[in-house]
Amino acid sequence: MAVLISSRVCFHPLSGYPGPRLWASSRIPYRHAQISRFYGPVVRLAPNKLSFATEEAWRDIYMHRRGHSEAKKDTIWYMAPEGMPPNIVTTADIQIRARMRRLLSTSFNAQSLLDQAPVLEEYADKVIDRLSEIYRDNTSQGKATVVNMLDWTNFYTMDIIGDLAMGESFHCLDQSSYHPWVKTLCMFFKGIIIAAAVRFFPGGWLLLQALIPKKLREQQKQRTEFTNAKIRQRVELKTRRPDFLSPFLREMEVSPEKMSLGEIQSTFGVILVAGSETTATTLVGCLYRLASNVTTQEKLWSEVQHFQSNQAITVESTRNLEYLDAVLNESLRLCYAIPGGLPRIVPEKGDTYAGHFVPGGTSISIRPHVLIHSEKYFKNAWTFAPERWLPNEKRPEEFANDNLSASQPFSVGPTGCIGKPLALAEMKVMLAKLLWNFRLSMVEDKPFKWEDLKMMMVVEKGPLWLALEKRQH
Ligand code: HEM
Repeated sequence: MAVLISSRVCFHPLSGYPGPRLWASSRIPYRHAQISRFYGPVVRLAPNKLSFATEEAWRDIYMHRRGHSEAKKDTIWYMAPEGMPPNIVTTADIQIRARMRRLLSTSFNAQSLLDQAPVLEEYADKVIDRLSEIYRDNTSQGKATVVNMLDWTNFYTMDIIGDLAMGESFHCLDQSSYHPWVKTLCMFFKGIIIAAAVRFFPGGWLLLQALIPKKLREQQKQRTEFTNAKIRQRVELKTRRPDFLSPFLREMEVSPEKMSLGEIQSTFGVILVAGSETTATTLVGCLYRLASNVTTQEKLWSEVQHFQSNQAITVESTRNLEYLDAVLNESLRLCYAIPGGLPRIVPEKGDTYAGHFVPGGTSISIRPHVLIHSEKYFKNAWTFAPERWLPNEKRPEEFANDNLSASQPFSVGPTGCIGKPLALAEMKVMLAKLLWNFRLSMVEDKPFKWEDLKMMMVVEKGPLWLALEKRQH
């Protein structure tokens, strides 16, 4: 054991990189919020793992670079659900990913977004209708309206993704309650993290099988079975409006050797999560910031108050609202939806990243949490300041030197988020309608602090109780 530890610390090809010795020698789980203050922007987090907190690392690690091979996804972390083939997110095979992205890309082009706009508006209106009903009921009883906005953002994003991806919503908004599939989402991520972590230890997988509570395994299995059954149902329904699945089903019909039902089920299992959890996190983060910053909220209100009616607030009419864009960008920066880093494996011969040579086989990633809180890139980095995102001529002097491209919540390059335009449209229309209809404030005896939330791969969100007050027009 002593030999193994000293060889990892002193003689390993990464031994020249700074980082805590304990981490360099072992796989002991760690928290890394403060480490860059001591070790600088490139830190050795584990025997075979480096983490970067520099803006140029986004390009070097995740984008195409002429004359360089791609650093592929680290398959320890990117794992398809048990018994399922790889999917668009988990595959490390560039050809498979390209094929899946091609099929998905038709659902995210400008024309598709135009077609999807009425769906987004319909669900945003449903949120407003439900909240207005609660407001009316409560005020008629002389009570204040306090609602858990975590629920409403989850309902909104889940219903939309169900509808757009597979032609049927989860009906969370109709029933004002969670669908069982949505309830187990948090367990799903915990399962991925535990499963990845134990793979670093010999015999870990067997141990995991023995240790995971039966109930959790049952829930994971039921999730997969539910998604698979939904897709089988959808395959049988031939005539319906196009959804994300349509191009995949056509491909399966025309070239079954290129696309199997298993691949489709695995891919859509992950799309339902990728397309909802992240958007809900950002919305919760944004609502929390708005409710805690009265001045920002009132500035945003003055931008949306010119709309003549709730119906006039559409995907198109909210596309170019400068201050709304700034609020959203700042929320995306401070409330990162995937804070855990996106690990990649350095190609066999090694390569240079942000000016540092890294040997082949090393797992590398960006540490967004450190990057977005770095004063090198953002003045008063911990402060919620949408003004830093305004166009140059309107940006306050103090933020003139901010390097905004250090914040890449959708990642970049060939594995970057394909759903970004949809996510932005979905969030903007919902936020504008909400602000047009209600004034939001925090509730004293139901505190919420973003910094207190647990963050592993994703953010484990707690209830966000806000007081709503109807705005007068
Ligand atoms: C605020 C909302 C969102 C954020 C912050 C976000 C962020 C990200 C990030 C960081 C990645 C890269 C993951 C990685 O490299 O492992 C990603 C990938 C992906 N996202 Fe999003 N996302 C959002 C919304 C959406 C939506 C609405 C969809 C719609 C279906 C979507 C679909 C996907 C897919 C399919 C991928 C995998 C792309 C690939 O690996 O080729 N995302 N997203």
